[in-house]
Parts: sequence; structure tokens; C-alpha cells
Amino acid sequence: MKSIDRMGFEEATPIQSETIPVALTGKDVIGQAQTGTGKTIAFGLPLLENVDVTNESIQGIVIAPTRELAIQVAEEIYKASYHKRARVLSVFGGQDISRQIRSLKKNPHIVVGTPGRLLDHINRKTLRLQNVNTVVLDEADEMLNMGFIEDIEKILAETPEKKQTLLFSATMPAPIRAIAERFMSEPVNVKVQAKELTISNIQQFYVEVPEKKKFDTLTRLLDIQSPELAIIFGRTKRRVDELSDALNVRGYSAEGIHGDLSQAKRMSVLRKFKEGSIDVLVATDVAARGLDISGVTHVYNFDIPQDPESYVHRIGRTGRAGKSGLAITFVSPREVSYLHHVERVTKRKMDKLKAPTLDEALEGQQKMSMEKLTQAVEAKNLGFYRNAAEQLLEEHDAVTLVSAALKLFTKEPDETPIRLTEEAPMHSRRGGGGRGGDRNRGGGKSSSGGGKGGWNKRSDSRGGKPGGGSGSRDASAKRQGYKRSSRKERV
Ligand SMILES: Nc1ncnc2c1ncn2[C@@H]1O[C@H](COP(=O)(O)OP(=O)(O)OP(=O)(O)O)[C@@H](O)[C@H]1O
Ligand SMILES: [Mg+2]
Repeated sequence: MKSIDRMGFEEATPIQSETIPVALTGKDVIGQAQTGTGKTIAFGLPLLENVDVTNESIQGIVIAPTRELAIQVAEEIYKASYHKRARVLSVFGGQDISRQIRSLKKNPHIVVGTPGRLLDHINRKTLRLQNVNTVVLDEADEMLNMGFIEDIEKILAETPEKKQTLLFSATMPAPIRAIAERFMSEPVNVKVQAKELTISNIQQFYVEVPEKKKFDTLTRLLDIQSPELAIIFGRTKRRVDELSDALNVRGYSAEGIHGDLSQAKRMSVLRKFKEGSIDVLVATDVAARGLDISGVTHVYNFDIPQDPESYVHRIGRTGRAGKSGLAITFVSPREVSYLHHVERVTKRKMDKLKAPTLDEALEGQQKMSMEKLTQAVEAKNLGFYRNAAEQLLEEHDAVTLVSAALKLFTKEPDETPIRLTEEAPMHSRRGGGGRGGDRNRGGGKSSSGGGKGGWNKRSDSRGGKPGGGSGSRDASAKRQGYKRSSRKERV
């Protein structure tokens, strides 16, 4: 409570008050609670409690799926450790390894890292984990999925048998939970009771729009909604590059982040976004999990995510710590049934939003200018401009003058033609022959006609088609494995 108070929070969040006492008894915990509800502190405080600062060895490790998340988690734990001044270090790929080796020599108590770089240090013998008493997997379901599990197994093999293991995420599909339990001893499941996987303070919408019209729809929505900070998710690195270029052409201040950029670039883009010197961040799923950036009011899924879990995490970049947010998902007509699948898994319906017209976009921008003008009037420091205004009013009527001022203020919707490489719709690319299947029956409820079908399983949502028939387990696993690694490359 002292730590929470010191961090400026009034009370513990439910996941914190439900997991911390259990974790303090030394038991293994699987903690699941919605995005933005303070899971970092929920595992961070028990982790810190297990650290003896007079002991010079590494006693806790946290493994996180992305570099930016590793940095953020290390910072949050450090902030929470004021009472004992634990040394917390983050290690991740893309950063000079010799610098990290020097920092590791300074005996951190807690190391937060991405799997690849942690393994690298283990292999170089610059990271010794034999005195670790607590291991945390943040975004545990992601870490125990195909792309990471081998690395995680290797890292865990370096830690003592007797230790406390804490797993946290907003999502925990049943098959992954089963894998998780293999790594743990009699874990206590703490799930903050919620009807929906997504948090209720995010309003959720979808827009049905043909692939070719997506971009115009996006810029019109940006004009109407005027987000403070927005994240736009695209499916691939190429998509992100093309989208951020296209947004700049139309006059938005946007930059992209994905796995092919240098680490320096990734960090500078994120810093600019946090400071608000760019207001649109275009991202692959590399930014989908865990990142806590205040002021993100809107999330746009320009491409619908690969699986329902990814949807939950992506939209969870807004609506954090009790704030409200808005999420809009774009689907082409052929993706509508897949969208309904996402809704079934999250147990939450999205409201349909009509694609706005050009006039509506202009109206939106005009409204913004009116607000700005009104604010300037209310600020009352216009003395210097009065003479000029009176001069103008001698020559023109007031309405004409204010109209001109508004016109100058207003960023009129820009329809400069943009060319984006088309993305295949979600289902046809991964249907493995499912192209002619149920999904072509069109949207609506048809795809749920076969009951739960095969879509409730994560593997099938990636590889299968509705109503089962996604091939043998083996083939499905292979497909999943293939997709898993290819997804890592794509982001
Ligand atoms: N007790 C608290 N009261 C208010 N705010 C809190 C509290 N604990 C943490 N926070 C703040 O809430 C925000 C979200 O916390 P955090 O990033 O830990 O969420 P999360 O549950 O891990 O979300 P995600 O699933 O997206 O990773 C952070 O800015 C954090 O500082
Ligand atoms: Mg988190």
C-alpha cells in the first residue's frame, strides 16, 4: 500500500488486491485481468518483496515479448521500488550488447528482458540465473505461444527448480493455460471477474468498407474524430510503411513502428508519440501488447487482427487506468464473419459505424476550428488584434470575415490519391482451401450456424475455417507454427 500510495494511486486495482496477497505467500500465480488495469504492479510488488537488496545477485527476472515493453516494465518496477532501491535493468535486442554486459556486471537485482537477448546473455555467460527466486512472464499467453516457447523453456532451464513463477496477461486461451501449468507448481488462478475480455470503458465500433476505400475512410474518420493521440494498426511492416507515408502525404503527422526499424528509430518514434510531437502512431502488432501511453484516445484497426487475443490487446492501448477510449475496426465485406468470431471470443459486440462522407469529414474539421476560435475568444488576450479587426470590419461584413478565418483554420479533407498495396482478406489467405467454404455465404450469423465450430480454438482461428474441417491436428499445428514464425517476422 505504501508503494501504491507513493506512486500517486489512491487504491489498489482489483487485480492488485486479489493477486498480491496470494503471491506474497510464495505461491505460483496465473493472473488475468483486462488491459490497463495495473498488472505490472500486481506482479512487480511481490517480485520486489522477494528481493534482498543486500544480496548482489539477480533474484528476479521478468520476460516480456517486445523491447519497448521490457523497457516500460523495468521503469514501472523501478518506480515501485523506492522503499528498497532495488537495481532494475532491462536487456533487449537492438541495443549495444557490450553496454548491457557492463550494466549486468553492476549486479542488478531484477532483470527485465526479451527472450532472444536474455538467451544471448545466458550463452555468453554474462547472465547468471542460479539465484533467481522469482520469474515473471508478462503477456504470458504470448510468451508461451509458438513463437517464443522454445526460448522460454531454455531460459527457465537456467533458473533453480524451487522458485516462484508469476504469469500475467489480459488473455489466457485454455490451451495456453494448460501449457502454462506445466511450468508451474500448483498455480493459483486469479481472474478478475468480468463478463467481457475487453474493458468496458472502450467504445467499440466497426466499419464495413471495401479494401480500396479503407484509406479514405480512415482519413475522414481522423478528421471527424480528431483524436488526441491515435494508434493505427496494420497487418504487415510494408503496410505500416505505406500507411504512414500516405498519412503524411495527406497532412497528418504520423510515423510508423515495426520490427524492421533500428532500435534507435523505434525508440525515437515512440518518444515523439508520447510527447505528442506526432499524433498518429502506425504500428504492427509489435505495439499491441502492454504499452502504456497516456493520451491515446483512439485505436484504429486498419486491418483486422490475426486473432481475437490480438484484438483485445490492440484496442487495450486506449481506455487505460479508468480513462475512456474508442476503437474502430475496419473490415472488408468478406471479413464480416471473421469479425463476428472476434466478437464471440471477446463476448462483446461492436457497433456498426457508417463510413463517413467527404462532407461529414469537412463538417468535423469545421467543428474543430469553431472550437479553437471559441477558445481564443474565451482566452480574451486579443487586444493586439483589435485595431486590425476593426479595419477589416470597415471593409467586410462580420459573417464573411469569420467564415474566412474559419476557412484558414480548417484542415480541409485532403483526397490526394494514395496507392496502398492490397492485403488479402483475413480468411482467404489462411483458409488453406477454405475460400469456397462457409465464409462465402456472407456476413451475419451464417458463420455461427454450426454452433461453436472450430473457431473457438486459437489454432483454428488462424488456420482453419468455420465449422471445423481445418485438416488433421498435425497439419493444423504445422500451419500454426508456420504462421507463428511468419507473424513474428511480419511485425
Ligand atoms: N492502483 C492503481 N491506481 C491507478 N492507476 C494505476 C494503479 N496501478 C497501476 N496504475 C496505472 O495504470 C496504468 C496501466 O497499468 P499497466 O500497464 O500495469 O496495465 P496492464 O494491466 O499491465 O495492461 P496491459 O494488459 O495492456 O499490459 C499504468 O499507467 C499504471 O501506472
Ligand atoms: Mg501489462
